[in-house]
Amino acid sequence: MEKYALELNGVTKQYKDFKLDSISFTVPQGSIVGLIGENGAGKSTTINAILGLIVTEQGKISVFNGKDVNAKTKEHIGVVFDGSNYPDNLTPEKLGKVFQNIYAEWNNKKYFELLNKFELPINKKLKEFSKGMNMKYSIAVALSHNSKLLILDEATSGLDPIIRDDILEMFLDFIQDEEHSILVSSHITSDLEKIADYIVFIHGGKVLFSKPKDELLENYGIIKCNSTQFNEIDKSDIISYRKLDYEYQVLVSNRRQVEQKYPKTMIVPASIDEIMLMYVKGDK
Ligand SMILES: Nc1ncnc2c1ncn2[C@@H]1O[C@H](COP(=O)(O)OP(=O)(O)OP(=O)(O)O)[C@@H](O)[C@H]1O
Repeated sequence: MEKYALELNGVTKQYKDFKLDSISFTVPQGSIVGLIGENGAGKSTTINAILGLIVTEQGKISVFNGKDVNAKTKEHIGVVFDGSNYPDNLTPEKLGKVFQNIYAEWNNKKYFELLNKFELPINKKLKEFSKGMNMKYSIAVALSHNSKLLILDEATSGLDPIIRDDILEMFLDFIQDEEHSILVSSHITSDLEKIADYIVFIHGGKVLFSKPKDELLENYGIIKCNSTQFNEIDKSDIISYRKLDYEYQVLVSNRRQVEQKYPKTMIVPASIDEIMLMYVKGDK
C-alpha cells in the first residue's frame, strides 16, 4: 500500500472574496510535490490549512499515513515561509538554545553544520539578516529537528541561483531514504522541473491538475500553427489555445500522438510555465 506523508481530501475554506474549493491531493512518502499557481490562486491558504493556521469549513487533512496534524505530528513537520519566521531580536546561537527546549528531537550538531554551510553568522541578530539569509536560516532550522515532512511556501524565491542550487541538492538528498517528503510552493517553476516528482496546479482556489512531473514534461506540448492548420485540429485534442499576432498556440496533452496526426505542424515540448500560462490565459 502506498504511504503518504500528507493527504488532503476536499479541503474547503471560504473567505469573503475567495473560496478554496474542495482541494484534494497527496504527497506520497519519499517524494517532492511542487504546488504551482498564479498570485492569489490559493497556495498559501492551502498551506495554512494544512498547518492548522486557519480554520477550514470542510475536508480532511492527515499526515504520516492517516494521523491528524497536532502538536505531536508537527514536531516532524519542518515549515519555511517567505520572510522571517523567528523572533528577530535573537541570534542563531541563542535561538539554538530555545529550539533545544521546544523540539524533542533537536539536533544541535546538524544545526551548527547547516549554519556553517549557509555561511550564516551565529552571533548576529536575525533582524540584521538579509531576506536570503533569513530564508537560509529558516531552512537550517527546518532541517535540524528531525523533520519527516518539509513544507515550504515560496521559500527559495529570495535566494541567489547558487545557493538555490545548493538547497535543491539538499532537498534531493533529504528525500533519498524514502522516509522524508517535501511540499514546496514556488513561482520558480524551473526549480520544480529539477526536483519535483509531482506537480499540483491550483487555479482560482481549485486543483486544476495533480500529475507526475515527468508525465507533464513528456506528454504535454504546444502546437504552433497558422489559422488554416488550427482549424484542422480536432477540438478534442485541444486543452487550450491562444491566438497571437502571427500564430496560434495550442496546448495538447498527447504530444506524440498529435505529432503523428498532424505531421505538417510544429509541436514543441511545453515547460511548466508554458502549461500554466496556456491553462490560465488560453481559450478553450
Ligand atoms: N485572511 C484572509 N482573509 C480574506 N481573504 C484572504 C485571507 N488570506 C488570503 N485571502 C485571499 O485568498 C486568496 C488566495 O490567497 P493566497 O495567499 O492563498 O494565494 P497564493 O496562491 O499563495 O498567492 P501568491 O502566489 O501571491 O502568494 C486571495 O484572493 C487572498 O486575497
